[in-house]
Amino acid sequence: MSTQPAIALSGLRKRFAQGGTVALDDVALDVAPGEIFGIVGRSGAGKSTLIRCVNLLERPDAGRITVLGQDMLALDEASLRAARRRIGMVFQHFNLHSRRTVAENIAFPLEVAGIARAERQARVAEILPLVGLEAKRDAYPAQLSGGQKQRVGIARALASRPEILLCDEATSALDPETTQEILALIRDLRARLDLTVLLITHEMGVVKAICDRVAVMEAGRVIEQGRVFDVFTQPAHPTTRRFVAEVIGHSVPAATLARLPAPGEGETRRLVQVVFAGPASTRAVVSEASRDFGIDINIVSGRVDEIAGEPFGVMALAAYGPPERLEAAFAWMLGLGLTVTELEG
Ligand SMILES: Nc1ncnc2c1ncn2[C@@H]1O[C@H](COP(=O)(O)OP(=O)(O)OP(=O)(O)O)[C@@H](O)[C@H]1O
Repeated sequence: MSTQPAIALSGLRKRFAQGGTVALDDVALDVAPGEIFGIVGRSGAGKSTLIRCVNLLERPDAGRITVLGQDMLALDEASLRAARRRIGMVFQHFNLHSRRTVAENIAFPLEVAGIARAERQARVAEILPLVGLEAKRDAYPAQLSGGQKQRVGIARALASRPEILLCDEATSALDPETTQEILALIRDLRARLDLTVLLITHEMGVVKAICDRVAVMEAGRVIEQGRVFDVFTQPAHPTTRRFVAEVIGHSVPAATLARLPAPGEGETRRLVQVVFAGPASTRAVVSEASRDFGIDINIVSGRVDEIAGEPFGVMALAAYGPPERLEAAFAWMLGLGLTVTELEG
């Protein structure tokens, strides 16, 4: 793998209108060749603006954008058109021409680029099987399911044989099952075509399913970034913790909480989520803590999950004992590299 990033962004700033919202506030990130990099954030965080800066659909007020070694902001019109052919883009609402067939939709960007008919047909024939749409070649968008429409959107993005694929909420209009199919397709295409993928999403589930690394955005800034496994098992920022909780979280149901024993005389009860990952994941943490700190631990719930084949455990624990012993036990767990998050109070 080359050490030069496929996409390198630095110091990106964008404000819409004088005195208006700051959509990007000093954003920097690098995407390595061949990786699937996710940008996650709530609505208005700046994700769309950021991804649209990569192919200059949006121009930043300041910063640097280097794509496949080219300084995008220094290109003249013709070079920019050529650079954009190396960057495919997939949209949330597919953006298909309703009066064009599947094959014609896929060929459309090639037509715009002035590529001859025979070559266009050859490319369409090459791409259709990659996205599993040979049988739908002559169908119109209205005859397709949402998942099939997005397959056309992906095929169209691949028509110019790009090295980079930008996905702008590509699965947000799809049901959960179709979302998984499309994500699997993107992962498969990345491997087959040696693509680098940058995607934006508001769903941490999408990140968990296919991304290698992730950046979390809030109010125009990247507040945290790293390997997906690390961000899921050791989220540092409160916003990231909330995102992660949507996927692996343990909000303990009120009825379960109500059934938990009340703390005894001189004791308190602390309800925490512990994420086990890395070297400490095989230690008998619950029994060690209970024995060495003289506290009682009630396992409220627990499960093992994995990201890209790396396992981790998530447990909700109700711990009972004198406050200072509980504090010491949690500090010991943190010291082992476990992530301990308070679930109530
Ligand atoms: N063309 C525009 N004109 C004015 N303001 C804009 C424009 N595009 C985006 N904004 C503003 O910039 C901020 C970031 O928007 P952006 O669309 O990048 O966020 P997002 O994270 O992609 O959210 P969403 O998922 O809702 O699109 C928001 O406050 C938005 O209102």
